[in-house]
Amino acid sequence: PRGDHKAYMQLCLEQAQRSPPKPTNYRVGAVLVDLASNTILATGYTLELPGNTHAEQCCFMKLAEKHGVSEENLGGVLPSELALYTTVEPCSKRLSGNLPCVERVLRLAGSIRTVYIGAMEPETFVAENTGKKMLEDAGICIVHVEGLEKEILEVATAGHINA
Ligand SMILES: Nc1nc(=O)c(N)c(NC[C@H](O)[C@H](O)[C@H](O)COP(=O)(O)O)[nH]1
Ligand SMILES: [Zn+2]
Repeated sequence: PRGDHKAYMQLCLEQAQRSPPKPTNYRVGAVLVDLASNTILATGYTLELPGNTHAEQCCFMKLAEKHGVSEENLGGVLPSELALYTTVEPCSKRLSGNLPCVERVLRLAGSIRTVYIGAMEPETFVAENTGKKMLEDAGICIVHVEGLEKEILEVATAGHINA
């Protein structure tokens, strides 16, 4: 049914479980939903695509490929009412130096209206994830979907030493 946030978050968790465990990141799953039709435009999980990719990034890269545009220009071809679901909040800083997902989401601020988050990012790699405020300042709503946090964090950190 419409707005069944927990079902979409469960789907994100299933995506995250496909991610190969690594000690230097989290296993995250993401789903991009078109609200007008309540249909899934893309799914993604950490490292799904080559290049140390993040789950949210994979959703955008796959959509860009489908539309024959670069990820930077994806905003021009997307419907205007989308929701991004992600098990862990979009990163605001990446130790690899790659573009953080908050920046990737901000590029799509004209389409992504709400980001549903299953868990806030732990402080293992980045002391304070400033993403929530950056997204809200751009007019994007952040909604914490309750109930799967424990499982999400267990999956996310499965590759960590003495996780
Ligand atoms: N939202 C989110 N989706 C992901 O798919 C993922 N792996 C992270 N992880 C955040 C974490 O802060 C970074 O993984 C580390 O900062 C290392 O950075 P790289 O991943 O190597 O670029 N966060
Ligand atoms: Zn990220």
